Amino acid sequence: MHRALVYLLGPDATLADAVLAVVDVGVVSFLVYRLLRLIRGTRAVPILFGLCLVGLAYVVARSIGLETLSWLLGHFLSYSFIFGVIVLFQSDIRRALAELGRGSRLLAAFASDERAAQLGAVDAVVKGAVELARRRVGALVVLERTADLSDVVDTGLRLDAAISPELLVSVFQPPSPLHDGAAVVQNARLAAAGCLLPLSAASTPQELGTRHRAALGLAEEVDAAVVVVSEERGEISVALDGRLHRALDEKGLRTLLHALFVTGGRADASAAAGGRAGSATRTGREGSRAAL
Ligand SMILES: Nc1ncnc2c1ncn2[C@@H]1O[C@H](COP(=O)(O)OP(=O)(O)OP(=O)(O)O)[C@@H](O)[C@H]1O
Repeated sequence: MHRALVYLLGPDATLADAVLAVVDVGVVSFLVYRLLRLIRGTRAVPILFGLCLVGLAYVVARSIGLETLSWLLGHFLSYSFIFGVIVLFQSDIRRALAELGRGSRLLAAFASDERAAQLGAVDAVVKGAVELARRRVGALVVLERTADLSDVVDTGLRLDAAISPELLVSVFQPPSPLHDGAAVVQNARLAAAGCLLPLSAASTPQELGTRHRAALGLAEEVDAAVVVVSEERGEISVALDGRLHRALDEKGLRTLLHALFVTGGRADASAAAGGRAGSATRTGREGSRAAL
């Protein structure tokens, strides 16, 4: 043990140095772990992978003395960090700019267009879900928030259609070829249907099957809101931030989605969800996270 310490930290290493080194490595590992968890399943992963390859090429070019190439790659790396941040946080930046520009007429018009589009999408999802519940037709509708859902969209069939209650009902009504899987709403449009969601590994009430597990699975990983219509019970639920808000009526669903997508306040949304007749089911995984 002492030899290993000497080998790793040098001949003058004390026990305090060893403890410091362990804390150092522990903190860095924890930060890397949190970063990887944060970007898991997002567009940051391929971007990070691409940057690692460019970094590798830069190191090789430097070590064998390719001056021009290493200069080019070095500059590319420093600028791509800035572009990477812009790509990853584009929706937050857009929101912040729209917020900033409330005073300017041009941006205010843009913000009010976006608000009207979101209002229309929320109305379509609410009416569609209520009609599907009345018909006892099962459905899963994912509404994108800040985390990009292009990976989920890629697992289904791209539609990019104007969203309406009628379209949602016809997508989920069997024998439509798209009734299996989830529909995804991006930028107030129906981006795709027949999409595959990750299943939650958490313990859920026995009466909930794979449709609800799939909704929770996505809501545990990203900040999307997932509307679930149960085929068996005709019940409408929303999976959000790893919780399932169950048995929502039309008013409850509308208030929750309105708070998330139209007024845009997370606190409003929690209040809307918490104050409803429907109860929130905390999943096993979330329960243990909260206990930590
Ligand atoms: N990983 C998944 N991604 C997207 N959709 C899924 C996934 N797994 C299951 N589904 C959808 O859920 C349907 C199966 O629902 P199941 O009856 O098992 O769930 P449930 O939660 O009990 O819902 P219900 O109350 O409607 O019966 C599948 O036909 C499919 O449309």
